[in-house]
Amino acid sequence: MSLKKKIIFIVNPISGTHSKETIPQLIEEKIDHSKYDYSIQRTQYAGHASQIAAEAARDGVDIVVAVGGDGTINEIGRALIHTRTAMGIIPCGSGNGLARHLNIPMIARKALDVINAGTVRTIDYGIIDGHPFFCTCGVGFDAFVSLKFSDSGKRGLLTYLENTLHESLTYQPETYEIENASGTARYKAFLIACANASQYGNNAYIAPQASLTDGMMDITVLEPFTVLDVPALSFQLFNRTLDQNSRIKTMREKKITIHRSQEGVFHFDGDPAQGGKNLEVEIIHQGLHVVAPLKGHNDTIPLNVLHHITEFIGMRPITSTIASKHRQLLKLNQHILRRLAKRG
Ligand SMILES: Nc1ncnc2c1ncn2[C@@H]1O[C@H](COP(=O)(O)OP(=O)(O)OP(=O)(O)O)[C@@H](O)[C@H]1O
Repeated sequence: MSLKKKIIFIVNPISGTHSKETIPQLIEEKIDHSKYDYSIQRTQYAGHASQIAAEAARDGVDIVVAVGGDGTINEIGRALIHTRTAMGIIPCGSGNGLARHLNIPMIARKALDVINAGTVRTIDYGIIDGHPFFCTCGVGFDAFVSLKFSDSGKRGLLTYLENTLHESLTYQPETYEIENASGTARYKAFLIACANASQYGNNAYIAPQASLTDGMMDITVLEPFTVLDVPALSFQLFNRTLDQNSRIKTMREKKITIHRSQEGVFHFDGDPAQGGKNLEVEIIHQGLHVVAPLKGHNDTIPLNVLHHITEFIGMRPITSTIASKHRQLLKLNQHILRRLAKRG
């Protein structure tokens, strides 16, 4: 009997913006053949990754690797929760929130080194209205955006950011009640994000203090804001300091119910779904094994904000003095605000 571990790579060919054509060759070159017997499958349709992963878990496969973004991870992760099969990640999505939190390198070759090292950690996951999530879920503006852009195809990240900011200036906040074990609090909110991982992806830290292993979800309520708040909010979103903004309320809970005045959309890991007026959200402690470096993102020193933003909009980090970085950030904010004003 072979002592090698069985590993299946599930490639989502439509995730992210880069071709996945070279992935099989890279795996053949890089994988530790003395440790793993591997196979590769490409998904044919949405939902296929979940089916392949569920079958792999039933067959006792050791590791199923998601070659895609957070949507692919969600499909695979939900099939592997509470099984002995671990999930690996080669980040190939547009946002890659979970991989970034887990400190998995964004370069496929380096992500394969992590798989070869084979360190397994156990993380929490969440459930909103029966849908498992691994990064974030929520209601309000981010759910609205996930619905609006769900079938808009691939577009440049700057255009996406610009469209999102533009929509944000006309979006009407709703009133929600958040119920926990000790009572109910009412908020007028632009969005409510329930976070297992700290970021949406692209290093946009919606819940900077969130941990994947504490058995709790970090809830971020963004209250109504004006155009003048946008520069500070966007700076703090990328600088992992959003929780310091006066428009933000945070709490940490194991289970909540969100009550809203009407049924509508919510999102789980960026995918939209329709739900009722009352949405139960809860965190399940230690439900998924993942192959990842021992230190996650919340154990590391924050990168500077410009690094995050330049990565988000697809430019190379600007290496210059701190003063000039701040000037550039100010310029970026002014540029976005000017373009938004023109469109408004
Ligand atoms: N062969 C396929 N054809 C069409 N859709 C697919 C196929 N395989 C997977 N999908 C769907 O593609 C969606 C997008 O994939 P994924 O989220 O991994 O990429 P992304 O959106 O680029 O990345 P991120 O979520 O990190 O921003 C997933 O929700 C998945 O259900």
